[in-house]
Amino acid sequence: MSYQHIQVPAEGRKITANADHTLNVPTNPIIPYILGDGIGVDVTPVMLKVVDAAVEKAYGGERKIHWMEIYAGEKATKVYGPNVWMPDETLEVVKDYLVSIKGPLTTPVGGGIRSLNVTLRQHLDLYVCLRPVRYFKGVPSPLREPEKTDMVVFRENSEDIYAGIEWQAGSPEVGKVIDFLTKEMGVKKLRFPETSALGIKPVSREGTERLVRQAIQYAIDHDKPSVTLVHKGNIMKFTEGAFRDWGYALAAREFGAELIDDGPWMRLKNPKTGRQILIKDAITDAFFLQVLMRPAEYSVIATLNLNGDYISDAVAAQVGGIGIAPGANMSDSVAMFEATHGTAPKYAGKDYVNPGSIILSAEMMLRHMGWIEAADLIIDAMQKSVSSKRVTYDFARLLEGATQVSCSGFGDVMIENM
Ligand SMILES: NC(=O)C1=CN([C@@H]2O[C@H](COP(=O)(O)OP(=O)(O)OC[C@H]3O[C@@H](n4cnc5c(N)ncnc54)[C@H](OP(=O)(O)O)[C@@H]3O)[C@@H](O)[C@H]2O)C=CC1
Ligand SMILES: O=C(O)CCC(=O)C(=O)O
Ligand SMILES: [Mg+2]
Repeated sequence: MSYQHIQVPAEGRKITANADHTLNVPTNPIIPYILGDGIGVDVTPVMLKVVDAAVEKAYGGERKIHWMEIYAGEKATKVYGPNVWMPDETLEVVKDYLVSIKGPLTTPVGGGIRSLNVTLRQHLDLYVCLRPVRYFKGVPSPLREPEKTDMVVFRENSEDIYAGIEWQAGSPEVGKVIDFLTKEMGVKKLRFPETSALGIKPVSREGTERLVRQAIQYAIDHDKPSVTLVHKGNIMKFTEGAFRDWGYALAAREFGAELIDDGPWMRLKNPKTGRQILIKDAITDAFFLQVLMRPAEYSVIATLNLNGDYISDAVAAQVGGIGIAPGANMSDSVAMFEATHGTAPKYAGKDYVNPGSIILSAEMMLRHMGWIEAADLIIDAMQKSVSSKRVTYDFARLLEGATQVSCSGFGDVMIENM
């Protein structure tokens, strides 16, 4: 297959999938990557170097990734033309090659293009945004006992805010919707109808069930003690409240969970370990308080899109910040790993920021591919590098006795520590 601007590496083979979605990973996989805007130019090349070093160290030349650059964001406009932010062939390749990784992409606030991150997630139906939050010993944290934060956030990634159904205040479209609401639906509570913008928040049973199913399965596979459904169902009863109810119903129907006392909390026996998994729920505002005060009580979190966006940044802060928070966007067949932070434009091109987020996202990618030895080397090198206190500015400013290194310098420290 040839593309307009994407150069397929001369060597290397595609990762393929079986009918049950398990992967066939060759020893020389081609992995597409998006450099990213802003600090993408800093962190992504460092990630490529660190991953290559880990793979070389783990497999002594018997395995090797063949990286293939694909384009999105500002770089796409340079390669394809002024208004091409997300080329069709980028979307095709991400779907076809099954496993890929990306740097951050800029989204303007208010007007301008819609989020390219959202486009990728929506177009490929990457319905799980998976964001593990773990503590590396020695990382500066605002908490006294940061090691008690050990969570995995399953953020619904296809509906709620990502459906993007909004009408601008004052537009003819919003006028029509307001007319419909007030005249046909009997809505009387629009406080300022003349100047209101409107957004619609779709939350479906199918969308909820597929997300909660993945979260419970993860808890089973990784021997986790609980799954918490986080929602604002006391106020938004038919969307957020239904998320909770559909989640509990699925736990009972598909996993055999049983009510504890009169419910709604449930428990199920992990079929793999025999241990109990608690299925519980929390209302979002109280949840934010509790993860700070009693983080040890939370493990796997399953939540709606907007809640998950806030929660993943907030819990990342508990273990040292967004500079080392990894993530993945996944469907049943396609997985795209990515830095959780944005493009941090003030630091772009300065070789300054922490490359940890995209490196740890690559670690998740290696584990997803079954390259466990290389993934373990990255975790081990991250721990040793942080312990050596040769760290980027974000940690150095909080860590007594630290030596500040650059973005690429931290990559080199990690490679030394493998
Ligand atoms: N998945 C994606 O591609 C995402 C894209 N975005 C987009 O990124 C743009 C900027 O968003 P913004 O809200 O400013 O968020 P950013 O994550 O880009 O930056 C916010 C702050 O986080 C800290 N930070 C971010 N990355 C790192 C890093 N690698 N190492 C250390 N510290 C880091 C910096 O803090 P300090 O100033 O304290 O040093 C930075 O100023 C927007 O266009 C937004 O839409 C946002 C989130 C995700
Ligand atoms: O698409 C964006 O610009 C923001 C995405 C975001 O905040 C996230 O992925 O957590
Ligand atoms: Mg976010």
